[in-house]
Amino acid sequence: MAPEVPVNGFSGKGKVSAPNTGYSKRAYVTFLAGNGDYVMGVVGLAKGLRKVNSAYRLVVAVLPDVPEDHRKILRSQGCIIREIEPIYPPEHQTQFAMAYYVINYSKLRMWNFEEFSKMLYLDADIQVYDNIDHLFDTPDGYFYAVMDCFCEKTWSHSLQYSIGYCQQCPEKVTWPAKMGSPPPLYFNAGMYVFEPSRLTFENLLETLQITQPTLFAEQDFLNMYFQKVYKPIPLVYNLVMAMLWRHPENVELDKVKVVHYCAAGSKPWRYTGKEENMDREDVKMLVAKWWDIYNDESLDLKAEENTLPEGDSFSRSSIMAAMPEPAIYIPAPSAA
Ligand SMILES: O=c1ccn([C@@H]2O[C@H](COP(=O)(O)OP(=O)(O)O)[C@@H](O)[C@H]2O)c(=O)[nH]1
Ligand SMILES: OC[C@H]1O[C@H](O[C@@H]2[C@@H](O)[C@H](O)[C@@H](O)[C@H](O)[C@@H]2O)[C@H](O)[C@@H](O)[C@H]1O
Ligand SMILES: [Mn+2]
Repeated sequence: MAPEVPVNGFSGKGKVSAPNTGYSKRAYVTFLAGNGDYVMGVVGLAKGLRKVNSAYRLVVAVLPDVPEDHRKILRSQGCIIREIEPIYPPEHQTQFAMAYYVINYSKLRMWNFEEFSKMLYLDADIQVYDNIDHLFDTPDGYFYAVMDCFCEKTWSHSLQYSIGYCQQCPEKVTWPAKMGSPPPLYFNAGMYVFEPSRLTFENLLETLQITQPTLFAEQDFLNMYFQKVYKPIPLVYNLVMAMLWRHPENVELDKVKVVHYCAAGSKPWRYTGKEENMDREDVKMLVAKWWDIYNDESLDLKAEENTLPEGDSFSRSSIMAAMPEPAIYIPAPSAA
């Protein structure tokens, strides 16, 4: 069974808030870099949050290389665009688990978004299927995120992987006493609840300059930095997809509120079904579920509802014309 995660009174039955209109001191935030297809992930996320009637807006922290046509598409979906300067780790010899992880240190800029008192970060390869606004009511002063899993090949360079240890099943392979105490609980940095603060931002940057980069880049760094205030929250708030085959005993799929399409080959907009585990019925169902929201025109923000001062509304044709071609059409999963 998964280690007990203090639920901290999460009823998960947070009232469905009134449709989002104006500005609040609370917001969801995601990160977008490059001119590629992750913009589809952000459009899907914006529509997913609308579908669950979230009361809070979606801020998109964009690197300068995100093209204006992608920014316009996101504004037309009600997103608030905030351009950020990239942040790179100090000179290093590290080989990150994925080479592109080096851009993820730029996520630290979000601690500077002091117009917000509390933010919930979501990767662009995440979809929200139930209202999670109640997470903004968590007590301040802590860093909330879901525990990660160490069993995927992406972890093959790590000590945990080499001895077969995973925090999701600490009783299966116990941490060898000769290696000291087991590692502190470790979160997946695809989703977290945090409080922007310039003071914290400046200290994050100072600390980054004297910290040797490691395999999982800013995820390792954030785990080290927030270790003392990290509060694990239930897995339903960030289903790291590999949990389906690595720790099925810890997953109740019908209760999952947030799905993180982070397993190799699971990005819905690139899905081919060919990579390992991608032909599973539950994966096919989750990918089809993502596409249902992405393709649902009733979830597009109506121009008249777009309250953004700088937002330009666009006719659908120009919006769709600017979208990168989806990698592949997803047939509905065969009836289970
Ligand atoms: O070309 C890219 C790669 C990554 N990202 C952003 O960086 C996050 C982390 O990358 P990814 O989710 O692919 O990492 P994973 O969770 O799969 O390890 C993505 O969700 C996006 O928000 C992006 O905008 N463009
Ligand atoms: O830069 C490091 C990244 O680390 C995380 O991705 C990884 C990591 O979580 C592994 O632990 C999982 O095994 C793997 O599947 C997953 O892709 C975050 O989701 C991403 O936003 C980013 O921070
Ligand atoms: Mn991700």
